Amino acid sequence: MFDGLKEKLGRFRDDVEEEAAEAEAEAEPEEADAATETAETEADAEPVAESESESESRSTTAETAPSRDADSGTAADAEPEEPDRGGLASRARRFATGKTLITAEELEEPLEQLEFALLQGDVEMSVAAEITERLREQLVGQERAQVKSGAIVIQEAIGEALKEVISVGQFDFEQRIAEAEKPVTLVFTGVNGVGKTTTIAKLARRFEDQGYSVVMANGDTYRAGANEQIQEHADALGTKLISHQQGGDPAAVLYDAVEYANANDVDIVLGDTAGRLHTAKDLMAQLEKIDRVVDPDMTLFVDEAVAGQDATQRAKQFNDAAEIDGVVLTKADADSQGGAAVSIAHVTGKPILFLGVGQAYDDLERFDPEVIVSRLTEDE
Ligand SMILES: Nc1nc2c(ncn2[C@@H]2O[C@H](COP(=O)(O)OP(=O)(O)OP(=O)(O)O)[C@@H](O)[C@H]2O)c(=O)[nH]1
Repeated sequence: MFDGLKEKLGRFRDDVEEEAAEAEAEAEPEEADAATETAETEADAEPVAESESESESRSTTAETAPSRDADSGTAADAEPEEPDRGGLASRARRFATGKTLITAEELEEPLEQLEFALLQGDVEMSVAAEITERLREQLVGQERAQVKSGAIVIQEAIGEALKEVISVGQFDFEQRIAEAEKPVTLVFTGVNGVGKTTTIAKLARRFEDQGYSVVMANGDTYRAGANEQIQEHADALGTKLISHQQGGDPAAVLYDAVEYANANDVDIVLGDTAGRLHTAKDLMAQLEKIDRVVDPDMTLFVDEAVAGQDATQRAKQFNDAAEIDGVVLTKADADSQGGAAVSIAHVTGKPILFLGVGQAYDDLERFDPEVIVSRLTEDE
């Protein structure tokens, strides 16, 4: 999941490290030159003294050490390594202990490349800009704790920047369900074919595992075969389903489901709706009617992570048309880029609550920004 995104963030970290090390190398030539000069002076000064002593020693060691170069540059050849090695080592040490400050100039190219890579990975433009801006703010010229290596500082900055954008609007879903008056009614919206029905079935399983009782309602009265499809899930899960004939009123189906829940002490109503509505006006009219008739506790928008930029735009359109409370992103298991996962909350102001991570009923994960960020930034 999101491997492509992880790789891009890792590449940014490496680029910044490299830039910082290069800049450090350029900043140090005086130190290195001074050391080289000293070494050269020593080397220049030595030949005379050495040639005497060497000629002496050569007379005794020539046979045993024939490879030792008799030329007066011997000492100088050996010496120049010293200042260079010292320069590199101290550079490495300074960066590794976090003493190196990264300048805006050094960050510019890695940031540009990261922004481009994020856009290519379907991260929405304003979100890519927000991430790079946050990284710039956090990394440029910051005083760093000296115990932290440069790499860790960059990794933490990436984590912070990501967390800021993906945590927008997060709330404690479980607590809200627990505290809400029963039955709790959740309505699901979104275009067809993205896994809405499967998601409702997965949530039914999850709630039942948590000890709640559930009734499902098929408000997708528009699509032929929708009843049969959701019925299959209801049968597999052993969950009650309320449905009407095709062409019926979705609000009436949901009303019946809430009535059923009230009469049978059922805790949670999960209502599907038809997503294939041609205009925002239709969508709003449908959801407004549902609002009036059953007053749902939450309306959740479902889309597929693999749709990337399209999923982000649809989430925005649905939220503009009829306010949503949160998002479920399906097929995250098949999504390498993570563009929608990173962008949706920031663009809509509504949190991603769950990720669909496979086709089985248990393949539903709570969207936890902390967990997502550590997956994306930490080395395996
Ligand atoms: N890999 C993967 N497949 C999923 C996930 N969620 C749903 N699917 C699959 O996506 C396909 C479509 O899902 P459905 O729930 O049938 O969606 P739909 O009925 O076409 O459309 P909706 O009207 O949105 O319900 C099915 O084959 C599901 O198994 C997921 O999280 N990961």
